[in-house]
Amino acid sequence: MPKPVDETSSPTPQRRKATPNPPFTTPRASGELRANLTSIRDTFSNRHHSLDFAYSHAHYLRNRVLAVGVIFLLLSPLWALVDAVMLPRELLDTTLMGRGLLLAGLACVILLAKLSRERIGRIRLSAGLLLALPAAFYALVLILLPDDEVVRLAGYAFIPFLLVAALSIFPFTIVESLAAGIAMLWLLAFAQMVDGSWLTAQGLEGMWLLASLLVVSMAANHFQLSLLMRVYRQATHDPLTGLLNRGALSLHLEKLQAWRHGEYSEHSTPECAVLMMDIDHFKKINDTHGHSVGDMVLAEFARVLTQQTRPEDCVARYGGEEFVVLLFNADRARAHDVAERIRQAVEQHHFPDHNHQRVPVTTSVGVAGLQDDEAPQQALERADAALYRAKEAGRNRVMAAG
Ligand SMILES: Nc1nc2c(ncn2[C@@H]2O[C@H](COP(=O)(O)OP(=O)(O)OP(=O)(O)O)[C@@H](O)[C@H]2O)c(=O)[nH]1
Repeated sequence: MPKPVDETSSPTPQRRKATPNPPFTTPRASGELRANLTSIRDTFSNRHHSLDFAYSHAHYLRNRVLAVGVIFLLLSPLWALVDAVMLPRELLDTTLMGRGLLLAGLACVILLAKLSRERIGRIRLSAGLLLALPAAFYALVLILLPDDEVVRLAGYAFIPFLLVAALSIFPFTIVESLAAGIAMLWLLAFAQMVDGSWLTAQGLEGMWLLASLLVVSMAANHFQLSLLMRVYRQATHDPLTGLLNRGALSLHLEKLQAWRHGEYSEHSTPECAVLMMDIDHFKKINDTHGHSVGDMVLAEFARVLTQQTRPEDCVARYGGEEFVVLLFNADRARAHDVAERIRQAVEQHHFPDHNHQRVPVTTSVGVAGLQDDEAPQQALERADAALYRAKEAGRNRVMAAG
């Protein structure tokens, strides 16, 4: 059934601008994570990632940045001891100056990551800087030291290799790793030009080694990100219907609460509403047609809900045959219209049994508009009470919460 394109389901661009969507919703239209979780498309770039997954991904990335940042911060002064043994006084001063800048930069990166809990862009920036700073330090030392003294540096030539290997620690997309790897190849080429090994057999061997390491790191990124997506999906989605599960819904309600308190942006938040719905006499469907047909009805019901709501709305299986829809940019009247549209769509939908015969299905819906001083969880409870009244009143109807 095609998705209706009325005012409620398809807000105009102007309205989108005036009333921004919550920054944590899961756009379903992309089909992300729905098809093949381990596909290259999902790990190649983050274009197809839902915003919801992007937050989980950024959280994971931030933890890695903090851990690796601290390791770099501790290792760098230790390395100064090697310099002290290997380098004459005047060269040591040059590297110590660069190392001081590196330490200050690393401390800033750690601070940036620490202060960027829900800021995806800033977390990505801190990850990029974490790799760029040691590379810049190496380039700076190469520029500052006289060419004939460069050979006296111990351990510095490993920096591009170390950084490319470090790419595999982070859940980067393949594109991100490739960009960082190409930058490291440039750095190695520059170092080889300075030390005179550029286009020699030894230089080409180094390039080949770095390129091979980059391919291994990108493969590690792919598997790491695939695993992360799989775990994310298992933890947040209901396997039967593909909708968000109850735990993920609770998280969305918490984020909605934080969003309304201005935690994500300074924009005033638009009106939101909660729909709670339950398939009528579902036990009878199970008893008459069998549990497997009951499962098919649940999956098909989820499909109807998805079709009748916008990608940015949050649709969840609350448990058993109960479902919840969080509507954004919807006041009470509009939420009531959406609920009525869902009720009618369910009533008219062809739910097939194993013989393709129609299983009659209806639903009761409770609607609650989120009030200014109300926690989303309270609105959910009011929607539940309204649903109960809809059942009492004879089912297959929409009831608004008081
Ligand atoms: N097939 C299937 N059945 C389920 C699933 N989860 C819960 N159920 C069944 O859903 C039925 C819910 O029954 P009730 O709570 O009595 O509700 P109802 O029959 O829909 O009656 P009303 O809600 O009052 O209209 C129970 O028989 C559960 O076993 C599931 O994942 N698959």
